[in-house]
Amino acid sequence: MNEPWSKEKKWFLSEVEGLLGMIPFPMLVVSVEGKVLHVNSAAEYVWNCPQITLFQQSLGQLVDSALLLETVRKGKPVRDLAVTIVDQSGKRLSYLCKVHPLYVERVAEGAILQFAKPPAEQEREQKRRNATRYSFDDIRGSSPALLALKEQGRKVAGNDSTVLIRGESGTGKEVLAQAIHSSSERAGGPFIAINCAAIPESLLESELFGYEEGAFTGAKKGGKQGKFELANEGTLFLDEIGDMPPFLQVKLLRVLQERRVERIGGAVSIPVNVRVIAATHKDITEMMMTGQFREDLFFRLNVIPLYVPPLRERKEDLYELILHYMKKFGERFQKPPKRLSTEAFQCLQRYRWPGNIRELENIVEYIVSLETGDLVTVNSLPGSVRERLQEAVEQPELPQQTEGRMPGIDTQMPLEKTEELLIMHALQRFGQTTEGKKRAAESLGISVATLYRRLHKLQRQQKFSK
Ligand SMILES: Nc1ncnc2c1ncn2[C@@H]1O[C@H](COP(=O)(O)OP(=O)(O)OP(=O)(O)O)[C@@H](O)[C@H]1O
Repeated sequence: MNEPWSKEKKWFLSEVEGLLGMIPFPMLVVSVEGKVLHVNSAAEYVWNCPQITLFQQSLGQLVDSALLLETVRKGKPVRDLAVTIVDQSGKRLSYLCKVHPLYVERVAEGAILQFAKPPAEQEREQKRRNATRYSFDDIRGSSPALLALKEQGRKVAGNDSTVLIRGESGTGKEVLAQAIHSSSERAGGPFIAINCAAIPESLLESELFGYEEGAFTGAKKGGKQGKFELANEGTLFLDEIGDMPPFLQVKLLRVLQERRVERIGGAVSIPVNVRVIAATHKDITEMMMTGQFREDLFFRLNVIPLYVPPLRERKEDLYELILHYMKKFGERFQKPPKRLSTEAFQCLQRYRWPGNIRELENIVEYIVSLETGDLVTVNSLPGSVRERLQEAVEQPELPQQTEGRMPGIDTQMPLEKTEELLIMHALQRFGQTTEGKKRAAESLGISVATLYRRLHKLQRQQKFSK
């Protein structure tokens, strides 16, 4: 029968576990047979599974290295043994292992194993995480609008003011933010981006401001740095700022004013030297007027406003961008260069590009990967583009219809009446569902919030029923 554990042994064990937990490197304690006896929490992240699962596995299952097993069995101390870690999903990762043998009465009984990433890998990962990929030279296009924007961007890069970039999705707002960072005095520092719309509200706070150990259930041992701290001496890019929930807007404003952050559950405020560049595709002025975005925060962010126009308003850039992406994907897929037929180019020029440059990039990738000939014709274009062109021919865009040709509108009519008719026409065309109203607002060139305000006004005047 097993002896009950003495108090000393229990104390000793909890001390070992405590010490292991404080070490940021992944650690395993194994027996000479390769049985896993202890695991620290850093190991969970590397093997991508909970400690309890790691206990049930043998060293041979976790690390693909016969030499490591042999070293443990012989009780040999080793530094920097190159091994391959196999994580829960079967992914193989290169690590260096330090083996510290454990002897009891001169007999090797097991070993402590400490794993670390090879230095070059660590450096590469750090660079990958923080590096910018774009400079102003990578921003393609020579339309007057884009050239003016690049000129403004270059000037802005020279000072340290907060920038607010507006523009539709896929127009290149992040590319511009990266270019500003790369040309600024902070270029040697990190560029940290966070998309406020992509992270659940509950996590966004800790992602931005970090947390201290024990701040909430599930908080990592040792706490975590937030993006503000990570961007210290560099630039923090707050993408989709219009999606930031109101309670975080208050907190963000405070950090921007005081230039200090307080981690969740923390008692000290940490000074941060960060330039903030924010971006949004939403009509943030409208959001401010309708109370969805704090006015004080808006003015704090909007020190230097920049606007990236949609691709349909700078079609002069189209040809250069197509050539750029044809070259890029041609090289990637190792395909010979292709030519673009005049008709295909005219089609692409007529297209409205709702997804902007991101969509253009995807379409060129599609063409280059699927077209086997060396000439890109209209038939090489994706069905979605051809269908939308067809739609555009059948249902010309509203602005073209408004020039005296739309039923019920004459050019002598008062502005208010014209507006009312345009709104009703758009709603008849797109329907009164939420999606219909969204498309109606888009076709009228106004935001959804403006459309709703106009509708409320018409309802008050009883000119329009819900
Ligand atoms: N002028 C440009 N020249 C070359 N590539 C560009 C240019 N502008 C944008 N791109 C490319 O288009 C894609 C979308 O750009 P980016 O992510 O900067 O857009 P965004 O406006 O920030 O989009 P979102 O609002 O959806 O975050 C990227 O792959 C980027 O490389």
